[in-house]
Amino acid sequence: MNHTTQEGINNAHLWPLTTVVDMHGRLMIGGCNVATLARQYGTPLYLFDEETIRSACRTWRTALAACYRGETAVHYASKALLNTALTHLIADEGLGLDVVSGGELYVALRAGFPPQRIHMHGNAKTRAELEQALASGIGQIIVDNLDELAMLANLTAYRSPPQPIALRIAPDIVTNTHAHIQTGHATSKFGLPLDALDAAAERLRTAPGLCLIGLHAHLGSQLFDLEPYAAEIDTLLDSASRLRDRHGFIIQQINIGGGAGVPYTADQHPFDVHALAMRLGEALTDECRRRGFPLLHLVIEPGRSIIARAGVALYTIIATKNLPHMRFLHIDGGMGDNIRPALYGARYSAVLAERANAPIEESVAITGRYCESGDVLIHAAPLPRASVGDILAVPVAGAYTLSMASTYNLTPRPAVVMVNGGSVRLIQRRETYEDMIARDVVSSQGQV
Ligand SMILES: Cc1ncc(COP(=O)(O)O)c(C=O)c1O
Ligand SMILES: N[C@@H](CCCC[NH3+])C(=O)O
Repeated sequence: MNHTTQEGINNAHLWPLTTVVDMHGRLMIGGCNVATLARQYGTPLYLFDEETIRSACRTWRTALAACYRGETAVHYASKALLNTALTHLIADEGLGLDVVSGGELYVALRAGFPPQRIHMHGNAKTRAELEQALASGIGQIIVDNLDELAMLANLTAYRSPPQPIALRIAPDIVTNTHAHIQTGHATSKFGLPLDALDAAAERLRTAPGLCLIGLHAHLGSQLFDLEPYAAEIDTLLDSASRLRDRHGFIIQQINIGGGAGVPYTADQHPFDVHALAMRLGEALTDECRRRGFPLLHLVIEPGRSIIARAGVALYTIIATKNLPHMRFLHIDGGMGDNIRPALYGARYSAVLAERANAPIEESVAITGRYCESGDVLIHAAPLPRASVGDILAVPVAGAYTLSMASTYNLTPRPAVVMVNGGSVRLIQRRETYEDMIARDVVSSQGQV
């Protein structure tokens, strides 16, 4: 295609890297006509652009390696989204994986992800999940609290070689984000309070099956400010010094969690991954020198910033409702596939997939199909005049949408496709009604 037959999309920073609009106004991603895919696979459909995912992985890896002279690793936080195809892609890009449940671990292992590159999180890991993690040869278990530490010490009493672990601390740092996704404050449910570190060290002294190699903290999600990360490194290094000086433990690795924000709407700016890497590299180098450590291994766990921009949600406009000063466009998805607006007041934007750059004619409410008045995907979306049957495309839909999806109202979850270089592949089929009753048990008494 030459330059006279396509143009860039408005607000390109919200869309996958390969997004263009063809001479007929049609949205094209990964060389594919988005509306055609929506009609072919049905809607709601989640479309992912492979190039955008790979590029985000590479940006993180190269930025970190360029800005810090010690060892670095990027672990994708799979709670943002995980499926088999994505696991393969993350493995191929050389990232590690952060899992937070037996389910995420299962999917990763079934997809062949190297267990050594997996870290397991969670504030309420069950005994079964810990046993699953230990049996799989997972690289690291990130211990969240003293009860988990005690259980793990018991489970590994005769283990050789010992299981590598890290301790997650609550660093007592407040961040500027939605209260539901703040995690670094002193009263967070996550992580050891700083004054519990000594008790953890005491417990570890009699845990021969465990080997403490790292310290972890995670401040929260959708963060844009870099300074809290520098404060976090200071607190982590302070804790590492305390473990060394009081208890003789030598920490080798500092894991600063995830949290890098992404823009969801035109008024928000892209996060500068390189600037964060520079700030982290500088802070960690200084703190290691100041406290007499060699350059410790630096790990970071981005989730949203790897996958959010690569994903676009596609819906069909099913019906409209017109009031004197208000117009609703009812779509065939909503809070079942994207709970974020209802849960966090998250804001999104949308375009019509076949009139992508057309002039704006009205402001409409994009309303979901679920039986909740709060099921409003976008309260005021500026759009060209839209009608029943039009395909609506919502960008920045890759993170914490499908991974938090439900079958509320017994509505099947969407299909997922991956596009790349003009071709498309189905990576997760649409859920069926049969899938939804697959777990139902009918006793002989109950049979009709
Ligand atoms: C421990 C941990 N690491 C990483 C992440 C990923 O965060 P984000 O998707 O904001 O990068 C989370 C989620 O907030 C988390 O809880
Ligand atoms: N689910 C949240 C992010 C939570 C991150 C996990 N600790 C969101 O959609 O923004």
